[in-house]
Amino acid sequence: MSADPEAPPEWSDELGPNDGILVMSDLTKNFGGITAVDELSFAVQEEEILGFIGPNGAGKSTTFNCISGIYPPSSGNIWYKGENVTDLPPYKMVKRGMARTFQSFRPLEDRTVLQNIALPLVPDKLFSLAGLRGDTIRKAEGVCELVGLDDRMDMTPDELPHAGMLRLELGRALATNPDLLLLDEPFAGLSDPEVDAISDLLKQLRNDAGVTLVVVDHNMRGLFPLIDRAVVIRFGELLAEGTPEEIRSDPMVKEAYLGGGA
Ligand SMILES: Nc1ncnc2c1ncn2[C@@H]1O[C@H](COP(=O)(O)OP(=O)(O)OP(=O)(O)O)[C@@H](O)[C@H]1O
Repeated sequence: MSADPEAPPEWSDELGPNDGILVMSDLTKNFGGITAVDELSFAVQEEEILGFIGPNGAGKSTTFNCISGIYPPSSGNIWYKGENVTDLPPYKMVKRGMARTFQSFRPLEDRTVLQNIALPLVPDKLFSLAGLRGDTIRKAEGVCELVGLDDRMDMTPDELPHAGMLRLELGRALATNPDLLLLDEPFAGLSDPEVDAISDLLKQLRNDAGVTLVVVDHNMRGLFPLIDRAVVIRFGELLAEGTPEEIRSDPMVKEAYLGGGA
């Protein structure tokens, strides 16, 4: 039977490929019997700084792992710059201009700060650092300067304080020249002044270089002044989205996540 031509069109709130630079639609990730991400849909707009928040175990890192190609989603779609990237592996996401940082830093301990930052600039075939060329070194020095490590380029990672390690992690991600950066708990373990300094750096990345940022963090004091908007999840599902002011005053968020203390 054909559809009634008089019937009003069915309203759909489904997100599509061009609703943002990064779009998720009904993203689901199961681990055995655990549903870590549950039909999650949201979009990230170009050059926005989006906070992606939720209590421990809400599914934030798993979402990042699906977006960056580390885990294949169980179902749903991910679009980046209008292209369906749902099942692409991490190196292909990096080639398309997406980078991420991890909660636990993973630098090469026997290499200097400069060499660690230069690594992503070197073609795979030339993985040995013996042959770093002038141009590569100049680019790596530029990234060191950008992340505030230009006075520590010859140190090894173990000589850096925690905030310096975070800057190195950021530098390694930025060396791939991303248009979008996923940051997993950048403020963890930082003092308030260090949080402010990293926030200034992140704002500079967006304002001067046009990098889109998605930031997961539990430090609301640091996060709320940084972000334009937040997406809140709980049990892998979307709980709320809005400006920091809207999120602060959302009764569901207060009760479910912020414990009324936001
Ligand atoms: N590789 C895995 N295998 C099995 N279960 C996993 C795996 N990774 C995550 N989970 C489970 O999925 C759920 C979501 O975890 P996830 O780490 O994504 O949450 P999160 O919001 O990032 O938490 P946190 O704020 O503590 O980092 C949890 O129940 C977790 O135990």
